[in-house]
Amino acid sequence: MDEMIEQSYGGYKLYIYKDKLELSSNVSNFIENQIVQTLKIKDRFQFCVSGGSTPKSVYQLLSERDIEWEKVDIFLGDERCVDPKSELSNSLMLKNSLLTKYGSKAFFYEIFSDKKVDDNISKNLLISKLNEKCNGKPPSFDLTLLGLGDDGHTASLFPYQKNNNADDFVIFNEGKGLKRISLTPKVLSASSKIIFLVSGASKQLALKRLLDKNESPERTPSKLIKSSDQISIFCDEESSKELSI
Ligand SMILES: O=C(O)[C@H](O)[C@@H](O)[C@H](O)[C@H](O)COP(=O)(O)O
Repeated sequence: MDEMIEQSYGGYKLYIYKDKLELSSNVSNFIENQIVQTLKIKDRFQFCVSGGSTPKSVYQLLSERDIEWEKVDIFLGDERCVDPKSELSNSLMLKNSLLTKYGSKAFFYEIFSDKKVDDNISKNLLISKLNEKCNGKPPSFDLTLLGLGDDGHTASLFPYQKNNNADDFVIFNEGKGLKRISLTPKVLSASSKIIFLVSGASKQLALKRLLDKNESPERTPSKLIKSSDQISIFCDEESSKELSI
């Protein structure tokens, strides 16, 4: 077992690994184990994944695991409204990482495929696919993997955006110069298990704010994600340096 620090902060459980390599390897083991164990009691596994750059190595490692990927349904928690072939597309990032090797057997719902449709159609198609694949109302994933932006955003829930907490399953938002589509806290929080993956010095302040019980969810929208279970935060030492441990 690698060296790791484990600490509880209210509704969060923090796991701190030495560096990004150890973080990625342990998180991929954790996810593999969740899939394997859940498929012993359920026919399919619904997995909500984050975009961004941090999870790419986790996705590459996972794609090499010979597990029952044909029983896994993958959804993105958010997507940038860009051409599906653009290097900014989260779907393209997944197609080049998680959805390769063994992972290519998984079902993946691509929000923006090649054909152009309007926003309402994209939104309604996503909601009907969520309702078809996931149990519950709101639809519930077995596992949701979230990223944390240096400004405290998660999925595409950006600071001070008024519709972050809309009473809906899917919203459109603006963030970091791009239009985006995102699942809402209502859906993300309904997940059976929620984990954040955080790495690097640029995330120090955002991580500190996420764990601060007095921090406002308007400034740090990642705080809008709640769970009856503890939310796990997997991070590296670099990103945890602002925390008093
Ligand atoms: O589409 C996106 O940008 C995301 O899904 C976003 O919420 C991401 O997870 C964070 O911005 C962290 O991104 P990095 O891993 O690139 O820092």
